[in-house]
Amino acid sequence: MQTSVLVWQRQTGTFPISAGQADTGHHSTTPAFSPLFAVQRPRDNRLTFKCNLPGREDGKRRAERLAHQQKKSAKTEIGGGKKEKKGLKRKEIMVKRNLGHSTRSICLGLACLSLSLHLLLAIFCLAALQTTCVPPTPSSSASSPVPRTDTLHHRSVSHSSSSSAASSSQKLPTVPQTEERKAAPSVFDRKELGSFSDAARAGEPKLTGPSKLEELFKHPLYNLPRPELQQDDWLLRVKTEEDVKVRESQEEEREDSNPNDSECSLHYLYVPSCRQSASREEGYDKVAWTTNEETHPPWLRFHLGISRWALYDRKDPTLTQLTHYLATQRILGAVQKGGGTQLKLLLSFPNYGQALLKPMRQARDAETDVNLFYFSDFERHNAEIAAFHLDRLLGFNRIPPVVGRIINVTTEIREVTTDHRLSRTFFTSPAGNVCFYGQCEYYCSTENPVCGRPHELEVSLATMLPDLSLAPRRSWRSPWRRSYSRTKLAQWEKDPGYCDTVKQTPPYNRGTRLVDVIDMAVLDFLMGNMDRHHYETFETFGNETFLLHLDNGRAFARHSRDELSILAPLAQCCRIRRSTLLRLRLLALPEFRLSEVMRESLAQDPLARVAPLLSDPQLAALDRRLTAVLRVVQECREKHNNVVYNDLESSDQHYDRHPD
Ligand SMILES: Nc1ncnc2c1ncn2[C@@H]1O[C@H](COP(=O)(O)OP(=O)(O)OP(=O)(O)O)[C@@H](O)[C@H]1O
Ligand SMILES: [Mn+2]
Repeated sequence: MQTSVLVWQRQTGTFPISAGQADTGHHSTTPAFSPLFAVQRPRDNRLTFKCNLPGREDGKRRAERLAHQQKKSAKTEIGGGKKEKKGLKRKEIMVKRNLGHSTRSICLGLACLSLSLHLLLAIFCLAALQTTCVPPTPSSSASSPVPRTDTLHHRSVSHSSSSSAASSSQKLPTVPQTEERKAAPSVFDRKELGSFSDAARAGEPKLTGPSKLEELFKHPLYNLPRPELQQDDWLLRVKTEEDVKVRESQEEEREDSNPNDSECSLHYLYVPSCRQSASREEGYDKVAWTTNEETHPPWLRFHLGISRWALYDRKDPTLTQLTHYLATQRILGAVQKGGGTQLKLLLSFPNYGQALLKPMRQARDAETDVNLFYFSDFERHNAEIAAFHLDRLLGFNRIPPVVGRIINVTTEIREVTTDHRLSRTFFTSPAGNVCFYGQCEYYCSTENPVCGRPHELEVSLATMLPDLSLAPRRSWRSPWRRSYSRTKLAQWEKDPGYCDTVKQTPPYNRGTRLVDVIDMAVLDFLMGNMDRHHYETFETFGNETFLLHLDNGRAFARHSRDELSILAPLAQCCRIRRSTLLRLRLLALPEFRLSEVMRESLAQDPLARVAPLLSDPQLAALDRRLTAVLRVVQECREKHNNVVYNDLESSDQHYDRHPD
């Protein structure tokens, strides 16, 4: 057996070999490039490929062997009569001559054969190497319908390490950066003009012009001075060791049976002295945070940043870190979340963060059947994501951060869940996809499964608000709630003077509650959400606080129709916050344009790599609906005084000089 050896110098980073094959150390026995065997020499970093050619001899040797055999056979024939000796000698010379001739030609032929075989083999090896080892090109991975989660994860992690500190307040961090983007200057550094929309449409946010989003967020309307916050304007605060000691001694004085336990059961995640008990739970990280803010995980910093007036400050780097956290953290547990009508899961992360998961159930831009009631429609994961971005663009900051992620339903739900009601609904579909349906009121049945491809599933993950035991919330029935009946109309649909009644009814008769509901109606109209039956507030802030815009899963369901009835609170009350109106006007200007800043904002989500989170018709609907809102305001102003509620009195004088 003869072995020929082909050696290539391995050029780190450019030689097309995947890590698992090239970096396994020396003497890999896996015939990865069969019939070649890759052997890495540990010292000189050269990869050697040995081609094994069983049962072959080289031409020279074969010729020698043949000559030897013929010589031998000729010798055995000699030994007859003397007469024959002369003739035989002549024959021998001839044979020798012939042998010499044939040996030379055989040798030559075999040498040629061997050479061409080697050449063929070398060509074959190169071809095999190329097909086996060439990594997928960016375009091929981008066109894949569902990219691998681990790829996203890996890229996100590497991105965050370089960007977390320097992250821009406008940028959400979770965009897994492509190699091109990493090498290029920041999206927001580019000054040259050009069209952004085409690149974003392809899911790869390659910006060629200045960032409209950045410009928008630089505008004074997005940088209004925050009212000075008093201690009771914060939803939560970290209890210091001192606080806990004081509390404990008070409780001991009252001879409470177990003060430590009661304290820890309520506040265990926030109270440093209770950290030990919390970290006992299986699979969770040992809690290492202190009263020092820098030690807090992003979800805790988000909780501690919730104030009376907004869920977050757009410029706080925590927001960036939080969305990155949700998109990349290891999923430790998944259980069904109660409340509401459709399937949703509560995910847990190792450092006690939690997220609300809503799965993808239909194509992002699939229009809901016109004959289906809004309350029967599937919830949409992209609607939850897009609603968060839209709310932020309107300057409200009233939706908990939501991010898209691709999860593995087998390893990240089925294998980690302790919820038997959920786990027993898993099955493999005839197409070989892993599906589940859970238990809930709507669409939790075999006929409506949520399926991976075969394991991978797009989902939205919303940051969970602080536990209700820490921060109780009050749920308010919306005065403009739909009837949720197939036959009856709601009062507001029948009574033109409905708002007058509402205006006299607490809490709408004072403070900002009415304009808060109108803000919410504007948001809902823009995204076509007809399902705002309730809204919530944090109880501790009483009536003087912002409204939480939770549950936006039924938005963005129809782009070809504008549901003007959603604007009823604005049209009937003819009242709007001045800051909201001014921002809406700004977003209608060609310099910004709602659809374009929305496209840019959504391109920051990891799922934008798979496909745009909103389609062009959905984005175009935003601009169209924005014009409709401004038209309704204009009509109001033609008929009424006092349409604009001036919430900017204490702000920039510029706005006082230009009231509307
Ligand atoms: N980010 C969040 N953090 C904490 N609680 C939340 C969050 N989002 C929603 N919830 C709570 O979970 C409940 C159910 O959520 P959601 O309304 O999204 O479910 P749903 O199935 O869409 O409801 P419905 O069918 O009524 O529309 C909400 O009423 C709210 O109290
Ligand atoms: Mn809902």
